Amino acid sequence: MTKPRVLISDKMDPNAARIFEEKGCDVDVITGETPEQLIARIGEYDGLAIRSSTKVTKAILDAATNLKVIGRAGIGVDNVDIPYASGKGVVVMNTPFGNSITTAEHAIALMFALARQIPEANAQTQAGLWPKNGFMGVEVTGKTLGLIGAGNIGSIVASRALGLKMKVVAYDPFLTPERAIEMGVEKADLDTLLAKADFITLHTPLTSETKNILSRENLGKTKKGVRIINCARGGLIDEAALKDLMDAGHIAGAALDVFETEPAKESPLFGTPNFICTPHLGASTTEAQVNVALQVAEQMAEFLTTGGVTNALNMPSLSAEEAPKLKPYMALAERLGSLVGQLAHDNLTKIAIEVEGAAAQLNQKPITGAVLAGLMKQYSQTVNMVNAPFLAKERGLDVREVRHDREGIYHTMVRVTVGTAQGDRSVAGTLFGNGDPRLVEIFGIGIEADLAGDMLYIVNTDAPGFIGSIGTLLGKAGINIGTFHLGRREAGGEAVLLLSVDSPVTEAVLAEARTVPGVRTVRALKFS
Ligand SMILES: NC(=O)C1=CN([C@@H]2O[C@H](COP(=O)(O)OP(=O)(O)OC[C@H]3O[C@@H](n4cnc5c(N)ncnc54)[C@H](O)[C@@H]3O)[C@@H](O)[C@H]2O)C=CC1
Ligand SMILES: O=C(O)CCC(=O)C(=O)O
Repeated sequence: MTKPRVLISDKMDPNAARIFEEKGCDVDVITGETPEQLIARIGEYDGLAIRSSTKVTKAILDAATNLKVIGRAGIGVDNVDIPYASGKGVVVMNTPFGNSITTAEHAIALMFALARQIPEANAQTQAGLWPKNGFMGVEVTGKTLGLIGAGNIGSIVASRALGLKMKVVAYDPFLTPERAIEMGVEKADLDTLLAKADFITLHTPLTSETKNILSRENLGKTKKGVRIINCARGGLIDEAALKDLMDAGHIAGAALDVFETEPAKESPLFGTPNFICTPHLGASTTEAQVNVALQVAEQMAEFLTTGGVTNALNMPSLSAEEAPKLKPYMALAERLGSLVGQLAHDNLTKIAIEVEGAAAQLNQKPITGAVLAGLMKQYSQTVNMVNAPFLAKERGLDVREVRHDREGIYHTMVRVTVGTAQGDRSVAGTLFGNGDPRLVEIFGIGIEADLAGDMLYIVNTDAPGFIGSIGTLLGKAGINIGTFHLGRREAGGEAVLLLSVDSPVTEAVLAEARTVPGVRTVRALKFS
């Protein structure tokens, strides 16, 4: 049997190559190539091991005719086009915990560097200036740290900050009150955090919801003299606004490990007093790099040589026997979870996953895992079926599995009900004979729809002419409708419109749709 071939295309601890070889793979380490060079080479490989420099684009995936697995030695996978990789049947794995402590420590290091202006004091001292009176720092003891994102890294930062006798205020829509108490932090909304924090540190993935979370407007809501740290992803902060507010003296300091454009070889922020930065070094310690290199190589080699799947972001972990039966259910479950996650995600306290008919004869755990992964994908890049139940538990989400013996109107059905501040909200779906997943009910309204790609969700008051108005509005915006699904509680009552569209619905179109008479709710949805 020919050995699987793996390419390591980013600088990685040598342990990775050693493990690949020990586990029966041929490995090449070729770093620093241009995209064109990688495109020319990638067709030879079964596996691609990367960190953050290699951008796995559609063009690279198109050229990767043998590729079976991409392994990210690290957490963030925003440099991989996961939907496209999934479409090509390429498994994408990461190492969700290997560099968390190291990155949290970098955030704390930057916080101290800001509080005591260490980089500038060091530079001036070594320049022979002995600037004893030029620097007046601040203590962190007793200060409030605003934590945006309280996942793996955020919670480690919180524990370190509490050890430094700081108060920690956390904003994370997925943080339950119970988990906040367990972490010893105060759960707050974003505005409260912005108003209270002396230091703000970001630990979210970059998603459509977190992009620009520290926008010009939000930066303007911060306390005068705030110091800001970003060791998560560029794009979370409006860099131009940060510069303006630092120049205006409102923001006392900022430390960025990550930039909107990387490598950041120039930036208006460079040279700004009390601005410090590092070149995406959050994960750069010997310990973290050994951890992630060993883990990624173990996982990828196992997949390539035995088919075992660990920490995949786009594929469930399954035994060979269960896989074919459960596969269509996973797709259905993931989409139902994603739907409730997109429509009813704030302050979720509980979730129930019910199966009936043919679904009740199967192992329910993978179905539950897929629902939770779909739900939490709105908040975390690293969630997958394997770690979703664990993360849900850690965050205090009460997960209930119910198996009904009764026969319902569908031969098989999965129902997902979440507890929200507005009460319980439930969606349900079935499988067609060919295994295609279908939504059959949304928040108590019967509807039949395929959940795929870009969609538009509208709740309205049922009235003649409404559908025409929405069709015209989308047509004017050049958005082509793929499929059209309708449901209503009763004639003239609450109705739901679910459209699949050939291009994403822009904010401007959503805003215009909200002005159409009879509209109650409008949301753009996205499914993988
Ligand atoms: N600078 C570096 O070298 C490194 C950066 N990172 C980055 O750090 C980030 C966090 O990583 P982890 O803690 O492991 O991820 P995680 O998935 O454990 O935690 C992310 C947290 O963000 C929260 N979140 C999602 N949307 C939010 C929103 N709109 N507002 C507030 N919170 C929101 C989630 O609920 C979750 O608790 C990722 O972007 C990762 O790529 C990770 C390692 C190294
Ligand atoms: O590999 C690196 O140095 C970057 C790590 C990172 O950003 C991540 O794991 O998300």
